[in-house]
Amino acid sequence: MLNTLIIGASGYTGAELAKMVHLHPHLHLAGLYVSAQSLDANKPISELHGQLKGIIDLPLQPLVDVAAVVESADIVLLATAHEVSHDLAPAFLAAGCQVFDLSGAFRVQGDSFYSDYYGFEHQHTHWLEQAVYGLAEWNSDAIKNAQLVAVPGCYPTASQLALKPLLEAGLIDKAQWPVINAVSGVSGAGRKATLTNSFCEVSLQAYGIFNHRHQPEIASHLDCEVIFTPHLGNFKRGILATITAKLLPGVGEEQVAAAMAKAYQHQDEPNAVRLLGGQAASIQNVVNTCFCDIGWLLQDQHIILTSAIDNLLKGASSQAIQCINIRNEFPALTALV
Ligand SMILES: NC(=O)C1=CN([C@@H]2O[C@H](COP(=O)(O)OP(=O)(O)OC[C@H]3O[C@@H](n4cnc5c(N)ncnc54)[C@H](OP(=O)(O)O)[C@@H]3O)[C@@H](O)[C@H]2O)C=CC1
Ligand SMILES: CC(=O)N[C@@H](CCC(=O)OP(=O)(O)O)C(=O)O
Repeated sequence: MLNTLIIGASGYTGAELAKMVHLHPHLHLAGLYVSAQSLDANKPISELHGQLKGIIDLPLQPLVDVAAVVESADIVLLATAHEVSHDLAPAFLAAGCQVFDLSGAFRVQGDSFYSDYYGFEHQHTHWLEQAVYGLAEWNSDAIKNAQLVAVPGCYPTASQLALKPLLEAGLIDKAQWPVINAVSGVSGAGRKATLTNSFCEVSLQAYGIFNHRHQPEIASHLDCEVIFTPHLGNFKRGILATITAKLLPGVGEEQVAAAMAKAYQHQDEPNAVRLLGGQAASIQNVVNTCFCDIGWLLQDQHIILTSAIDNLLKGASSQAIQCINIRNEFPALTALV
């Protein structure tokens, strides 16, 4: 059994991770941590997340002494804000732990990316360069050898899983930038209370227009510019991305279907993408699952793709567990289905 710690365990993604680690046949849930000053320190996790009562009643321990905590860990899951992950990851990495970071702190290379989009100068260039991007269906060879996996953001997961097969097959006219409109449930913003997330304030509204940090994350990993507009929806969880792109002349339904099948239909190696063909993806069918559902329709040279995930699962926690499975040569969907 691999001793597994969850840092940021009281948050939404942390609680999902706790459930999956608890169910995992090869992982031992060795500790749940919150910040040293946390108001929730020493409470059982099940006091905050009632569905865990009687299943996981471990306490949320304050993370006071990282050096002492490191001793007991083979695997560390960082379900913490970007700056916190940025500061904590190196200590766990230096001690030889495998680190799976759900934040954006190690996802994108580039000189000014972190100061432009995250508001801090990256201090750990060595680890940023070593980090492997954990888009599980596409990076498994690199994940198998990684010590630090940067799990992709929720919108980037839904967007890239739909577009990447077509780009890799050379079917998209990149001169017309694909347009991604995506709606997220409010849990995408985390558990802490803010006015914009409060029940009476949430409507259906675009935000981050032309400046959301997921645009460069998507564009850099796809190697294709995109227009990306996120929206906040008045529901708890799930993301639906509706993506419009232009196909190259002569590309038709058959090539699109073949590219999707080549990317995701492997009998020998199960993955978390389900292809719907001409059916539109919906949030209802993926919430509380580890799956990304992808549908598509063509009209002349235009294609509209729909891609749905649970932001807390395939958009964060289950993708992290998928990466742990790949890294440690367990079947990829262990503890997820
Ligand atoms: N929510 C989502 O859909 C997605 C989230 N992510 C990313 O995953 C990460 C976690 O997100 P989410 O679960 O939503 O966040 P939450 O705000 O729900 O949880 C954050 C957790 O971090 C803890 N924490 C804060 N500061 C520290 C610290 N210094 N040391 C240890 N623990 C700390 C908090 O507890 P306390 O403050 O009490 O210490 C809490 O447990 C973020 O980086 C987010 O961007 C990625 C994809 C999707
Ligand atoms: C609804 C909502 O607020 N969503 C978050 C994205 C959540 C996510 O993917 O997180 P990362 O910050 O780890 O990339 C946002 O737009 O900032």
